Amino acid sequence: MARLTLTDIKKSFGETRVLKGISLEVQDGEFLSLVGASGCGKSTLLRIISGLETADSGRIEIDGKAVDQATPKARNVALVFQDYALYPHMSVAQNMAMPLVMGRLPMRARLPGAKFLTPRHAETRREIAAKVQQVAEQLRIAHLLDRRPASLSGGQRQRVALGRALVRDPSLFLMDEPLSNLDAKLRVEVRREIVELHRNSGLTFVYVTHDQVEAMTMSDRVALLQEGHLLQVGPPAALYGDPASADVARFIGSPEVNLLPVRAAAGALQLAGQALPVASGQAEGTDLMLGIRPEAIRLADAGTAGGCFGLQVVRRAVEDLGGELVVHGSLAHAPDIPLRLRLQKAPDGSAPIPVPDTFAAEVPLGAVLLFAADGQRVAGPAVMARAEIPA
Ligand SMILES: Nc1ncnc2c1ncn2[C@@H]1O[C@H](COP(=O)(O)OP(=O)(O)OP(=O)(O)O)[C@@H](O)[C@H]1O
Repeated sequence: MARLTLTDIKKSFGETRVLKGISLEVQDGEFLSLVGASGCGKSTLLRIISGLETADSGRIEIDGKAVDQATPKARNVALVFQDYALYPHMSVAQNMAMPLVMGRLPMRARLPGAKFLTPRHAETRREIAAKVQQVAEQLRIAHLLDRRPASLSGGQRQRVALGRALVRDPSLFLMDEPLSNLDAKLRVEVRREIVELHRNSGLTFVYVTHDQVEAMTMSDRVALLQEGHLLQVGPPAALYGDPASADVARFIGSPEVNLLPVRAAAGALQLAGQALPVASGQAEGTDLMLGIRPEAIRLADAGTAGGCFGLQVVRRAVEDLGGELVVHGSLAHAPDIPLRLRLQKAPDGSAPIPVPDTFAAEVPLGAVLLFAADGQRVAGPAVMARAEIPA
């Protein structure tokens, strides 16, 4: 177990500034995901933590001790990549034993058939074999120990790679997109296994992914990176429900959040000429963005309910995802403003109601997010009582 502290980590490659001052604390035993679009610097940060890459400036501490100058081995961190990097000519057992064999046995005692071992080396080899067996059982791959990597499925290979990292009893487990080579179904399965592995091992995990669903479903906390900056760190539900900026709201959640251009005017919010009963507390004429999650918009076939405001929507396309519908539309009075809705089907599998070409929708006032024109969140827009809504 280990606590990891990063302070103002900066890194450039030539003219390209990749990390622009990252400060982050990962608690003992925590599962933290580093998430962000391709090229935002996730892998670079992970490599810096592991010691494979050096930061230009900043400080890395493990359990309060600076490790900036320590070798990857001395940091005792395990790094698992997406491409497994298994040795094809070795068995699963030999692959898993590799880090211990290299670290604890001299050259002459490493080969599987090595003769004339000293009693001490023979004992070390027995200990290594026992550790490999124990980890293989933990990962449910003990029956594969004699096989070569080529004869394994992608998921089994990934488990071998995890096992090879685990045998060293690392204090910190770093993973770089470990599931991206697996098909969608297997990814969900191995995702669960990694979460279980985290729970059972009690180790500190730092997990890199560009897949927000992975980050949201696996982590205690998510750290969202964008162009070398940390946008927000927090529990998945906080990033989703309480995003610090429009960029966070946009990245987390699928289908993407609706961001509608609005203006503070006449004491309310004007959406392309429609007055919405939301008091922003902003100066008259201020341009803002109204964030609405697709699932917060409901069909309003019997008039707009109390505590909601209404929108007229033109349907453009409907995606049937089995249990739910994703409706792509636009505002009836402003066709250039798109709107996405996510509608749950009834338990019997039928759609809630057929989605007509043009329909009335409603949004609970408590579900809206408000952002300034620069994307920063505007604290809690106040919802007006019906009587206060400007005509
Ligand atoms: N060794 C290197 N030399 C030069 N540029 C590099 C090097 N390593 C990374 N970069 C650049 O740094 C930027 C960040 O790369 P990094 O791999 O950290 O991003 P990432 O967020 O992990 O992306 P992905 O999800 O695609 O793996 C990219 O523009 C990349 O081209």
